[in-house]
Amino acid sequence: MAQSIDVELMAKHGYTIEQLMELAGLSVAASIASEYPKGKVVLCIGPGNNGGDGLVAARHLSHFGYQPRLYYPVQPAKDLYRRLLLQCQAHGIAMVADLATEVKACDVVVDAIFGFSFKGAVRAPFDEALATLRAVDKPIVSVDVPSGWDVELGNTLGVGLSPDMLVSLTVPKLCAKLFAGRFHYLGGRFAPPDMAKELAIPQYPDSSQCVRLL
Ligand SMILES: NC(=O)C1=CN([C@@H]2O[C@H](COP(=O)(O)OP(=O)(O)OC[C@H]3O[C@@H](n4cnc5c(N)ncnc54)[C@H](OP(=O)(O)O)[C@@H]3O)[C@@H](O)[C@H]2O)[C@H](O)CC1
Ligand SMILES: [K+]
Repeated sequence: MAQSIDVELMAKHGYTIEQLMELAGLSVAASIASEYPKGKVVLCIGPGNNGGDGLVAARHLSHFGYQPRLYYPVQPAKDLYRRLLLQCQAHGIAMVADLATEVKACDVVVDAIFGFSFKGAVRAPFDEALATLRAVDKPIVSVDVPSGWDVELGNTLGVGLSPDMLVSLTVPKLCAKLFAGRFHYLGGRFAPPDMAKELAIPQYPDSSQCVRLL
């Protein structure tokens, strides 16, 4: 379902993954700016497109006056991610290695580790990262799907995160019904009118890149 929307946007409506990721990441940064004061943000970046959204969000957060830092333990050699990382570095966004120490000193944590393609038992080094984040007392903002959750069934493995904010992209995934945090936002404002109608996507206010659902 979630994957088929992306395929339709790209194959049928002419979008590129770069465009979707840019708008997705911008909407994550805009959602954060709607609820959390400017401060230190640690963004945990996974190896797929959910991580790509996080790299984009980091850059926009820096433009918005936040102090982002990246925990990015597995960096695939894909050109798109390499270029997004270069852009972050050009913005002076530091990389951090010790997640447990970093989260103690930050105000908000962004979970851009896994999205809708997560499956099976969590493999290293993300098993340890999720354990660290489960124990953290800072608000966590999850991008699209809380990491460790099945996209439809939720935290069935018991290793998933409990975010304070969830930013669903395009449409909330089925697991969003089980979200128990304070803020549920929708972002990724890219569906053309017919698709928006078919998917019952809520109206975004004016020029906003995000809309609060809960
Ligand atoms: N229109 C939209 O909604 C858009 C959404 N976007 C974002 O893209 C993600 C989905 O991205 P995708 O690349 O398909 O997958 P993920 O980022 O969720 O994860 C895949 C990577 O994670 C690894 N993986 C999977 N399961 C595990 C596990 N149990 N342990 C460790 N690692 C795991 C996987 O590795 P493989 O070796 O299995 O391939 C991948 O490396 C979506 O949720 C949105 O956030 C886009 O930005 C476009 C617009
Ligand atoms: K996530």
